[in-house]
Amino acid sequence: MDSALDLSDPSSALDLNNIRFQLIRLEDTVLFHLIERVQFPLNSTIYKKGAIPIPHSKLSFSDWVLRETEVVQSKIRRYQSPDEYPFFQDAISELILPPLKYPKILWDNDVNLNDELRRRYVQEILPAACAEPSRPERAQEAQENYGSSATADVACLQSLSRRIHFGKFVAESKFQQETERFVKLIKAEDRAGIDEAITNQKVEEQVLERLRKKALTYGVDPAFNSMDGAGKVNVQAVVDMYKNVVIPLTKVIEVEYLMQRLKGTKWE
Ligand SMILES: O=C(O)C(=O)C[C@]1(C(=O)O)C=C[C@@H](O)C=C1
Repeated sequence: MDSALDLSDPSSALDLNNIRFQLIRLEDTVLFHLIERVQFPLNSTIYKKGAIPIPHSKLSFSDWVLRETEVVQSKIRRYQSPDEYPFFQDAISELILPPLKYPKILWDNDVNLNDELRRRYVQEILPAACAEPSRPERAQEAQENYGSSATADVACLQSLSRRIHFGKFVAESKFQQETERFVKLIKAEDRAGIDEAITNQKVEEQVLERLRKKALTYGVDPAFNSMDGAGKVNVQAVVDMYKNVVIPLTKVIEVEYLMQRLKGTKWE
């Protein structure tokens, strides 16, 4: 899959400025996918196991669409890329293209927070983003939009997953910048200390502020020059999604990646 971050060049891939630039670009991707999703009602039926019968599967309709997408995409090398992580490990199928060789940038690790991301997307992010008191029609189920909703979910979840797992590159970059400090914290299994060391409050505030502006701007069609009325997306829900889920999960990924960083090194 394409990536603006050059994953074939370790020094560029671990430059914190480049990584943050990529995180900023991903905000646009996440936001546009969410705008696509919220044109449809919440359609909570598609997240309930067994609510829509699927031959040979016990998954909810939305999960089934995601898993089938991963079956196809795994065959065309999506999960070979070090910034892509599957939601369904058992969907990974044999490649039909020759394997790609990425240089080793990240330390070996098994950190994958997609289960938690998917749960929170369904339970927190979507209900808040779809709630629009000024548009009561969005509260109604629309079974004719089940397929479109689940397809949009795949795009939302994959972009969110990519965003949070970028935390591994951030963590590796920070580890290389301050190796001694991190080795001490990791050896002491001081997760709170690691969390503090990777936190940059000012950057987090900038992320939320920028996101609010983007949600306000991208949610209004430039053909209409008024900001009156409801935009295409619930601005506060977008900011809350980053504040409560995206940034915290990125940080958990950074911490858990670092907890595995000394395996097989001289510091172990
Ligand atoms: O930019 C960083 O340094 C990150 O670690 C990423 C991030 C984020 O998720 O946006 C997370 C933790 C930091 O406190 C600031 C920002």
